[in-house]
Amino acid sequence: MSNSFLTDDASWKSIVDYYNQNGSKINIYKLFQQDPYRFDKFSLTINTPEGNILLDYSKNRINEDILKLLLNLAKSRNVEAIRDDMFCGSKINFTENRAVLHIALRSKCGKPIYVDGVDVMPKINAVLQHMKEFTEEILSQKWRGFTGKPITDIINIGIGGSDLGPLMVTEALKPYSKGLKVHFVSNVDGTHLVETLKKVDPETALFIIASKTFTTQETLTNATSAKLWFLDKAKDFKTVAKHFVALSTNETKVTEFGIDKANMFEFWDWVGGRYSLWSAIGLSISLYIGFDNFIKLQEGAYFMDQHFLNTPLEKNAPVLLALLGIWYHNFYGAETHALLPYDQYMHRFAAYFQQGDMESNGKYVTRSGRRVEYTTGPIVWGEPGTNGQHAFYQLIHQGTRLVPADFIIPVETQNPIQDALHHKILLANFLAQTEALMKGKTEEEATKELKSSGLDDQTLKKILPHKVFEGNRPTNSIVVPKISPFILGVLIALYEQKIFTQGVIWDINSFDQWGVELGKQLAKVIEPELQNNEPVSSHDSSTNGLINFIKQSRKQ
Ligand SMILES: O=P(O)(O)OC[C@H]1O[C@H](O)[C@H](O)[C@@H](O)[C@@H]1O
Repeated sequence: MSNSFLTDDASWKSIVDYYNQNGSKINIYKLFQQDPYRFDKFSLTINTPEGNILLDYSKNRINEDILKLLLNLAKSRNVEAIRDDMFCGSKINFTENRAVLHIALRSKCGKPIYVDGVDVMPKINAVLQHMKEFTEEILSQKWRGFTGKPITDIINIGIGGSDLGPLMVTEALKPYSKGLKVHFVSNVDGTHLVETLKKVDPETALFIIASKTFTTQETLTNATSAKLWFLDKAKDFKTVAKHFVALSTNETKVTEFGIDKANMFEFWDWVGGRYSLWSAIGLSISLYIGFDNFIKLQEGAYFMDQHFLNTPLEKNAPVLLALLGIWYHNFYGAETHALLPYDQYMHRFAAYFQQGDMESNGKYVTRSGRRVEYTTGPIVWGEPGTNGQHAFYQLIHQGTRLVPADFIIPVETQNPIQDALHHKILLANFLAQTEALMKGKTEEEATKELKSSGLDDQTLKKILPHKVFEGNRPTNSIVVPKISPFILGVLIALYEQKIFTQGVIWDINSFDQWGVELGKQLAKVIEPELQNNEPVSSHDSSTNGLINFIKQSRKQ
């Protein structure tokens, strides 16, 4: 493991020097004009059993020199060695003394993976078997509710990593649905639960209480209210066993809540919440698309894990994405990164990776406990194309901020209506946007356009500056065959491993999340204060003012 501070590393310093001398001069369009082979040099194809995936990273502010320096940085910061540590079950999440083994959950090579000398694979396979049997019972309608009716609706109650993954995946894989309706309740705002319960019938509803710790306030509050709602109709407590299951690492809390041990699907502390969709947390995915498709999703991720493990860094897709991100965030000062899937089913992809990336790499303390002197995790955001084009792309094209973006599209649509006309339009927009962002529009081109529209010289002069696009906006294009379970698995693991690589280079622990704790602690103090209408004075004047305003104003 590298011990030197990142900014003292010679490989970092060379990038600083290179950036200072060349950073502002690099123009992507000019590079394309100079080199007809640029696409071949800066793109790669990954051959998967479900077709080829193309990663085109040629529309970036890079050339062979800077790429080499960035790859040296990855080597010098021991990305490969720390990657291998993760895959071997080392406790790289050292602040929680835990291994990081979401990669074991989806491992398909049959080899043991050890934590504290114990192979974790048999446990993983036993839970997968449990998930398989349970999925089959529900889908074959053998499993019946308390009045003998089959289950029609599943309601996943969880938050953060116990919600976002299954929600994103079930949305992305809707065409693979086996017929059950799936609902997700996460927000402690009672509205979320109430509105969901309006859509389901207690006789045919299955509640999945998903919580790694089984102590999360939001989830337990929602789960308790759901149980009360259910018992109000079912009356008999024994019927809970037919309608409530738990996904957790905490057997004691699960049984305390009243869920039978037999209805608990276990996972382990070495599964990080935001990396847990591959574990029992994926039960709603399995129920929705079938167990075989859930395994295909895992196989896709395993495929990407193998690519990450075995491909030289210069052809390694997650490593390249990570290095490009570092180039923009640390050198060009880009603060955000946009994820723009051109696939409506993937509309929660960016939201999912907001947690995946920002909770992993939103940290200012290095592994040795020092404050960083560089920026770390970017703000991740995005919406599906083409909607984003009509909303925020203006800022990406002509705004003052640099917004590196990943454009993702399947070659095949799941819905080829009108002879796939919709998809051709979608593809054309996908292609045009990255071209426009890179190329821009010169003053000359804009003048020509305005002249041909018959504008007089005076108006032309006034309007011209607004019609010019600087271009040189960097993008990656990721083209996949189709959004199938396997390909989605590949894509998710691609970003997971990108996040891992960036975390290693920034020298932070990507696998803890202490930053979410303080707010939780303070909420526990405030909550009892809201139980009466007495004014409070124990906080700062703003917090006191807010609490007292609410107390004076409320009618409930
Ligand atoms: O699964 P749970 O234990 O209920 O945790 C749910 C979520 O809440 C925590 O506060 C963390 O920020 C997340 O990483 C986690 O996924």
